Amino acid sequence: MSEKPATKLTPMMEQYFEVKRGLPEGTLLLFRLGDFFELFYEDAVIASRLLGITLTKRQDYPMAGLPYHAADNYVTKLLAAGRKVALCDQSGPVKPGKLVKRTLTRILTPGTTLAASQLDANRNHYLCALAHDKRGLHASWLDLSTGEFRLASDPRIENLLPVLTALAPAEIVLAEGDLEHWQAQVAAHESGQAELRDLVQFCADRTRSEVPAYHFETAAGAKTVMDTLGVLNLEGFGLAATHPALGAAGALLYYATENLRSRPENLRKLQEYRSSGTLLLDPATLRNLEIFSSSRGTRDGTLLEAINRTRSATGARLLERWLSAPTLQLAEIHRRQHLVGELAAQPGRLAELQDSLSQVRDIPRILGRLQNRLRNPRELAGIRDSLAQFPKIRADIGDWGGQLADEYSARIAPLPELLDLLSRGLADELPGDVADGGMIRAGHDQELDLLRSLTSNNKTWLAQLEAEEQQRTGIKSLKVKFTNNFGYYIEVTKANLHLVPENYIRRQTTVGGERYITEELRQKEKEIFTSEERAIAREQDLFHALVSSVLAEAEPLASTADALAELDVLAGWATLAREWDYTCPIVDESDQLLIEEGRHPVVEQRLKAPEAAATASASSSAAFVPNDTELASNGAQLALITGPNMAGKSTYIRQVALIALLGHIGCWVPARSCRIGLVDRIFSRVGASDDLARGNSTFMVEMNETANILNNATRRSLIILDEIGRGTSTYDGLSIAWAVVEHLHADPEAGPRTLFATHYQELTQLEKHLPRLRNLSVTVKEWNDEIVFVRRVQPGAADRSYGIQVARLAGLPLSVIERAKTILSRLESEEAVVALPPTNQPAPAARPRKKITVEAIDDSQLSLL
Ligand SMILES: Nc1ncnc2c1ncn2[C@@H]1O[C@H](COP(=O)(O)OP(=O)(O)OP(=O)(O)O)[C@@H](O)[C@H]1O
Repeated sequence: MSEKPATKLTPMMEQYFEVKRGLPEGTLLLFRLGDFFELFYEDAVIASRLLGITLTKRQDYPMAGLPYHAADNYVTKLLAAGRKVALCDQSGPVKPGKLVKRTLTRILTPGTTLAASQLDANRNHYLCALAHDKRGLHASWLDLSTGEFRLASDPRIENLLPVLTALAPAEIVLAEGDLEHWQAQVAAHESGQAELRDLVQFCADRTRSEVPAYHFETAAGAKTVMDTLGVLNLEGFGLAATHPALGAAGALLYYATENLRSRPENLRKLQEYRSSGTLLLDPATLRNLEIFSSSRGTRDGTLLEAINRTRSATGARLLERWLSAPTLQLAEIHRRQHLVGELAAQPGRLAELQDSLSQVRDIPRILGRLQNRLRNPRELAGIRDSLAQFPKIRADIGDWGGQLADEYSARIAPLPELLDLLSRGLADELPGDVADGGMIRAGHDQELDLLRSLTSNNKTWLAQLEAEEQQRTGIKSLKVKFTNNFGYYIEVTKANLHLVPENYIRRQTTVGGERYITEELRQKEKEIFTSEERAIAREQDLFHALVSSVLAEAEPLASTADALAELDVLAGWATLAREWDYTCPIVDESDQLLIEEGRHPVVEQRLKAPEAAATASASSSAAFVPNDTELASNGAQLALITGPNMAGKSTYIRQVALIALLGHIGCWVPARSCRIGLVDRIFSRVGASDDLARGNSTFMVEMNETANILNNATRRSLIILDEIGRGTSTYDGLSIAWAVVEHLHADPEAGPRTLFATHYQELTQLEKHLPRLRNLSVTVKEWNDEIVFVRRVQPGAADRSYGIQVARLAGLPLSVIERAKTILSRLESEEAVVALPPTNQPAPAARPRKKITVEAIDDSQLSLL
């Protein structure tokens, strides 16, 4: 791109191409020219299209510019469009006729940006490197804005991909050619291609960057990691120097360093993530259960939103992390549950604590920016204002007593000296840019105060000069003025030129008059400039000293921020528990899942929302109807749920999965009582989801997801299946659903806890033959050929499906409803023939409904007659 033209270039364009040559392909170069960032050649064409800015021509090549002060907004848009942007700034003084020195200051990519305006405060922002070899999938991920840095390796892609999907990285780093290689393997149907296909899909959806493969070597990676973290070995992090994901970690650091144009300075540790310690939620389940994103692609209507009562950005991000990797460590689950209980027990104090937490600013991200050379005076004030809250929060927690006081008092460092320094040093009103000056408080530094008083005294002197000169010359309209180009001067209008005294030296003629200077004025101007320049320089030194004092305490600040983020999440859950009457579940090693009066956390809140209550109709009453659940892998393992359309089957099975999930993050749950035996993985196959863009039909997606479940579920898993087999003909679908139920029940002792919602009434007969299968149905009341939804789940199979009644509620024309009833009664009788109305064209022959009965051959094998 941007081919260098054959004609001779100006020195500035030579400079441009010099920088451009060193950039990774596809990077848009923003080149500073005075008050603008300019783009040239193809970059200009792309930017004008993406940003809607005007495309102009300079000599014979395209050019587009954007104002320097608004650059942030434009860069945000380019990153959102998946582009990489290099900033080349002026780094030397501007002198007429001389080429200004320019330096590449940083390369911004979707995964390496740090500016607050380019980050969602409530979301983590990951850059992730991936490698795959015979030993499995290796990954490392990094949130540069907060310094969180992890690595993981797993022999099976499917064990690691779920958590990576939940992290939703903004950008992926791969070794050159890897993706094409994987794609070729998938296309060639090599062994393991099903897993690889998921990996390819995961990568294909995201902004990717490639680096030479040698950056992914383990030994080199280990060295890069140690150099960046400033450690001599990796033992302190519990990592062997041969950990297979160190290559990915090294490649990630190499890439980040390249883009920041210097080493990331805010990384302190590298933590290993192990999928064996986590409840895994595969990508289909994340989507189906609407954990982070609703079916409409919004945050509204998600589990995350429903349980988020955090008051700070750090808390919101921690909640997202906990939810993306629910833990299987009972001790940790119990710890969180207990703390929620302590917090919920004192509502008055809880509200106060949350108030204080809401005033704590985003310390990890502020530190990240300060450490990586993005220094904004207002952010330093963010540290000051946060520090002001620390002592109060610490005292409140101390008074609280219990485990809260034991654990958290010690984790909050009050840092009174730093607070005092920042309070004395920083002004109340702060500029957004260090270059603007004015950030240091008067009285903080004698020298600065003196320089400032010189400047302001001089300015008073100038005002006096104007008055004196007006009097001396008799020119009433005489003015002492200042412009950037010209400095200070005396302006006299044309009509008064004859009154100008001798000592005035003429400098410039303007339309309305003349501009003069005097020796005295020149002298004063020098004094003013010097004192102003010295004041700014002094102020910048003082500011950087304050930054250094903050960075010297980066460690205690960061660990306090971690503790406060936890408190924020837990306090939020305590509020949630009080608001919605949640209960503390017993989470243990049993194989049970017992829920008394469970509710769907999202639907329940939606039904109570004012707009829902206002539109509540007969079919959706405003109050959520709670329901019980009883599952155990060696007892009631498989619940088959039948019931009319719209009765609440899907809601019920999802609510069970969501309650189980909440139990594993330590949150209380919407139920009267609850016991959850640890779940290693939640699987789901819910509703129809088209994947047409990737060439998969609805049925294919459904079967892929079902295959994944049957191949990977263990006795510890929880499975929810909603109407599998619907995407094909009735008998094919029924047969598949049937075989799936049998498979899940095949182990004679125990199997994955399963909820299976279906319209195939025929399956309910299986209860007689599969000892761990239980029929449940969602009841409705029938009244005058109409149905009323009661939303109660009860033992036993549903007798019929009421599809036609529901169709009527949906507003199908009455003639169609009546006709459907006639056809149904014929189909349900033994008669095979459905009479067609005389005017109609011949229609396909309706097939009679086969009577299906079940006969047992042995325990689990059934035959269809
Ligand atoms: N326990 C409940 N209390 C109150 N309202 C509920 C309850 N369960 C479900 N609903 C409401 O009923 C509507 C239909 O529920 P759902 O989609 O679960 O039915 P379904 O039986 O799966 O229907 P279909 O078979 O047509 O897919 C939902 O929009 C939900 O708001």
